[in-house]
Amino acid sequence: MPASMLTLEEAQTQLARIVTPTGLETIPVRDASGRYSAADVLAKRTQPPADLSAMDGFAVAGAGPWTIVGESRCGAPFAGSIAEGQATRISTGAVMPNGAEGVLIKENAELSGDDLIAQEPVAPGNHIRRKGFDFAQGARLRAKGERIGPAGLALLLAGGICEVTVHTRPLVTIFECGDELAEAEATSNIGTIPASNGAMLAAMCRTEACTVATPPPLPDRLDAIARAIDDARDSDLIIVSGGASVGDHDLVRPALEEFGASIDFWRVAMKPGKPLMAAKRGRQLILGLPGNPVSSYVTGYLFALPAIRAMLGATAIAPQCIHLPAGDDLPAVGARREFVRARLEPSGPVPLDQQDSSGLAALAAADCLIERPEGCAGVKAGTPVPVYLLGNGGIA
Ligand SMILES: Nc1nc2c(c(=O)[nH]1)N[C@H]1C(S)=C(S)[C@@H](COP(=O)(O)OP(=O)(O)OC[C@H]3O[C@@H](n4cnc5c(N)ncnc54)[C@H](O)[C@@H]3O)O[C@H]1N2
Ligand code: MOO
Repeated sequence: MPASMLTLEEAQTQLARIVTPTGLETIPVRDASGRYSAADVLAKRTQPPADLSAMDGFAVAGAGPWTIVGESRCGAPFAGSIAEGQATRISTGAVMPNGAEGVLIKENAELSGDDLIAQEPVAPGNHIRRKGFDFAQGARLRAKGERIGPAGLALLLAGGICEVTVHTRPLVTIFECGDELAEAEATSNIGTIPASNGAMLAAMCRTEACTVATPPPLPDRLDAIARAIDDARDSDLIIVSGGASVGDHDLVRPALEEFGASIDFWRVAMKPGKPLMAAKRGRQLILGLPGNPVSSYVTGYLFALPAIRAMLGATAIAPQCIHLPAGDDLPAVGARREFVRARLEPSGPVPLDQQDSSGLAALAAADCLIERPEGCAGVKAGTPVPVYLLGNGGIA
């Protein structure tokens, strides 16, 4: 490997080191899905706040038979206590009356006026949700840097929390460079191709809480690229797809230098994605992604999305890696870490036939990436291998 090429881990560590989180804002919890809590959030109340019934039926004291003396409904608990031989009607989620020891479900009850008998004995504690089993007042509902998803925001609301402090949405500007790139419809000219990386990366970025701008494609001209990057000076993250390699028309590196950015790293021992570049200007991060569509996707997944998460204050920024038995034999790997596009079959992830870094059909058919360490030997089907699931930006 050339001395200037970083390992994946070195590049990811370096990225985490150079990202600057965005500022803070306090927002309604109901709007916080996809954000990461900027501080530990503690419950203001206990859930459930009292022992509650888990079923519709009768709250009973003693072994029965019982006399019904009232009702406990959701929002209208029974006032007072019940003594042995007494019962109340009760609904799912209603407060257990003082003195009640269990719940007789409606289906097992025989009722004659206010006299109640059970078809089956009611064990003490039967169908009771105990006070505080979910969480107690003061319990940590979200840790600093933990994602708030739909269930997380429901948990916070249940804990009596209405507002939460989070990092502001980063502004992400995505450029795509190349004289061959045309906007919109397929072109008839053999020298041009429809620009697709910008929209693809924008859709990927939008799986995180950020605001995305996608200006039209840029030509392979140093002044145009440098000016465009400069115009995006308010962006927290600039992503430039294409022009990252060593060709005579690969101008992103000189344009970044002209723009006054300091190149932090360039080239990572990974396949696809080798010409990946990271630079900083002030608090602004610039990622130069290789133009081959699969290379743009894989580096977007492994670097741009983690960068956005880091800006949002996330603790875990890398996509989640799980181990699954390989669904097929996998060949040995050369000097660069490989990210193999694969489909999840019942036997495990199976590599797609086409692994060219420009092959969009195979990329769009893939639902996971198999990670193959640099220099590793081939493995047989059934051997556990690291896998990244591509759904939801790779975050559970
Ligand atoms: N002599 C060398 N040549 C190349 C090397 C190398 O090390 N030495 N690296 C190769 C690798 S690996 C990659 S990856 C590519 C990346 O090159 P660039 O980042 O400079 O990308 P471009 O040359 O601009 O484009 C590559 C390819 O992708 C198409 N493309 C670009 N942008 C878009 C877009 N927005 N939408 C759709 N398709 C796009 C472009 O037309 C090219 O076909 O360099 C290798 N070369
Ligand atoms: O890194 Mo390139 O992405 O191998 O095609």
